[in-house]
Amino acid sequence: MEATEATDTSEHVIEVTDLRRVYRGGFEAVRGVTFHVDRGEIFALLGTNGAGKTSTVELLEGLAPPDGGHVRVLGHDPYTGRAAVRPRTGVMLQEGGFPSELTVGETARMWAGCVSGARPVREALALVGLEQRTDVRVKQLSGGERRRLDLALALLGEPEVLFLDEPTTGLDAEGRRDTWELVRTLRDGGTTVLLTTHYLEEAEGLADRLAILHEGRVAAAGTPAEVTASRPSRISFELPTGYFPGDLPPLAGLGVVEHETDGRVVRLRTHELQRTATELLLWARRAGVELRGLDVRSASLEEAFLDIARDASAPRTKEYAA
Ligand SMILES: Nc1ncnc2c1ncn2[C@@H]1O[C@H](COP(=O)(O)OP(=O)(O)OP(=O)(O)O)[C@@H](O)[C@H]1O
Repeated sequence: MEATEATDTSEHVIEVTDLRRVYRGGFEAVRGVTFHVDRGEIFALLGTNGAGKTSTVELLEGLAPPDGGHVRVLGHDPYTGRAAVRPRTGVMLQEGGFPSELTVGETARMWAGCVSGARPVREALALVGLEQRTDVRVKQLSGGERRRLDLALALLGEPEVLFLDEPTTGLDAEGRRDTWELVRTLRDGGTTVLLTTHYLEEAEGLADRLAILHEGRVAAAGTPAEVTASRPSRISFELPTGYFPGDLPPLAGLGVVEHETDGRVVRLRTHELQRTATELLLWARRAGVELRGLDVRSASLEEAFLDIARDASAPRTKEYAA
C-alpha cells in the first residue's frame, strides 16, 4: 500500500507519532516521541547524552523499524518504503567511516556513483569549502575537514530532506559558522533539514523549531523563543551594605518563583521580569540604596536545557518495556 499512502503534497515532510524504540534486552530508548517538520524548515533535536536523539534519527533514516508508533518521511514509511525515500534524502552520520587511503575526490566520485542524478563532485566539495583538498587522502584530513566531507557526500544527491547528526562537532568557530550559513542557504532553497546537536547556540541561531529530548521523551518543543519563554528569567544583585535578605520586599509578591542568597549576592528567578525588576528598583530608590552588580537576563535556551538536564540527573532506574 506504500504508493497510495505517500502524500508528497503534505507540508509535513517528516511526521513522527508516538514513536518507540526498544533495544535487545528490553531497554526503551525512545518512549512515545511525537513531532513534525514542515517543508523548508530547519528542525533541531537536542538532548543530554543518551536522551534518544540518534535512536530517533536512525528510525527516520529507515535504518530500523520502530517498535511502536509510526514515522513518515516525504509521505512514506522510511523502512518499508526505503527505495522511494532514500534517493530524496541526504544523510550525514556521526561517523562517516570512509576508506582512509582514498583521496577526497576519489571518495566523492565513488559516492556519486551510488547516487542517481548526483550533482558534480566539484560543486559538492566547493559547497563545503573542500575544493582545494581534492587530491588529499582522507586520512590526512583534520577532524573538521572530515565532517565537511561527510556533509559534501550528503549533499551529492541534491536531497529534499537532509539528516545531519551533529554536523559541526569538531569544527572550529569559522567552520561552524560556514556550515550554518550553508544549512540556511539550503533551507532557503527549500531543503528540509533535521539536525541533532549538542551546541545550544547552534540550535538557537539555526533552528526554526526544536525539540529537547529527555530520557526518550520530548521534554520541550517549539520555536527557540517559545521554549525559552516557558522558563523563568534571572535577576541577581548584591545586598546593599547593612541590609539583610529579610529587608527586601516580600519576594513572592514581586512574582519571584525561586530565590537564594550566596554570601551578599541575591539570585531570583521570575516569570514576570519587568514587574519584578521594576519593583526592586523602586524599593532601592525608596531606600536610597544602590543594587550593585545588578544583572537582569531573560531565560536562554541553555537555561531551558540545563533545567531539563538537572531533572535528568535525579537518580532513576532505567525503564524497560514490558
Ligand atoms: N544498540 C543498542 N543497544 C542497547 N542500547 C542502546 C543501543 N544504542 C543506544 N542504546 C541506548 O539507548 C539510549 C539512547 O541512545 P542514543 O544514542 O539514541 O542517545 P543520544 O541522545 O543520541 O546520545 P548522544 O548525545 O550521546 O549521542 C542510551 O541509553 C543508549 O545507551
